[in-house]
Amino acid sequence: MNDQIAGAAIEIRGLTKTFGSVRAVDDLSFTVAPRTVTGFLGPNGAGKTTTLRMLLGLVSADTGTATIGGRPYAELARPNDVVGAALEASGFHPARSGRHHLAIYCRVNGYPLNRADEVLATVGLTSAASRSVGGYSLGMRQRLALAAALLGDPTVLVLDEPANGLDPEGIVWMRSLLRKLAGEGRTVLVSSHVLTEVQQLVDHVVIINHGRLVQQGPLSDLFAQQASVLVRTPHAERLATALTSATGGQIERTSPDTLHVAGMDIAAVGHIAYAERVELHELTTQHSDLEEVFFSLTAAERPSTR
Ligand SMILES: Nc1ncnc2c1ncn2[C@@H]1O[C@H](COP(=O)(O)OP(=O)(O)OP(=O)(O)O)[C@@H](O)[C@H]1O
Repeated sequence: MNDQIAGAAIEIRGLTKTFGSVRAVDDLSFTVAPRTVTGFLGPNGAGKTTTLRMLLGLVSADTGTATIGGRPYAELARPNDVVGAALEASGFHPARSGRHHLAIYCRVNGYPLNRADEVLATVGLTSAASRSVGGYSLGMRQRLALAAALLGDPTVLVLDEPANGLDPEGIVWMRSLLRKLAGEGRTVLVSSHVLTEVQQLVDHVVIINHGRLVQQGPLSDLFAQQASVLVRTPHAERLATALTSATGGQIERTSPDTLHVAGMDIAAVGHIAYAERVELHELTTQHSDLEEVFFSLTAAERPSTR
């Protein structure tokens, strides 16, 4: 790996960008740590692409900073050796082969030509290397875009919708590749709005909506925060009263003998049931998927223009 900036974190601080009356990115701050695969998530128009473009020096910020290893992209000595980016998989000339494309990038950036075959092997395109890209599936073009991003052996990878077009086997493959790259000390940022796919790829998330940070942290913490406890008991009303007075947990009675308790873990609910001598027939943690968590976090956000 290139060690110009070993273990470089991405730091976004107070970043703001306005297009006319639209505040695309609004005082956004977050950190992407090395050794993680971080999902950069938000609905359409949330400001993901604008943020990534500011990070990569393609758009200037109104205020705030976006740095890689403490430096803005424009101040990196050989940025392609530090940051590998795949923002879209559609910019390939259809008549050129995958290998030809990568050979051009090698020449432009001064990399040895054998890097092209190395990264083609990394992304599983060796057997298709000589075929023209016009005949590639979307998934193959995604792999080629990833290969191009890996050419400079970068410390930081920024990938926009990398799972788009991959079949389930391809997603499993990408997950193991991204984890391996992160395990080597790289910083991997993956933007997506397809939450079920990204849930399988990432271990951390940064969620934005209307240009503002909604949540960041390990995926496991997010799920733990959003988990609820299901209780089945013949004494649902008595237990609901005890739970309500003991904590700030939100209790919903979904049937005569069933309660859903948010904001408390299973041990706390079990403890209160035991103290109240309430007989339990079921006590389980209910996990949401990322889509449910995402909608509950972004549902009450304010509109994007002001
Ligand atoms: N060059 C531009 N001129 C005007 N408005 C823009 C420009 N680029 C982005 N916007 C607006 O800024 C907002 C954020 O857009 P952005 O593309 O960053 O969102 P996104 O989260 O990447 O969305 P998507 O998932 O659809 O790609 C949107 O309202 C968009 O219309």
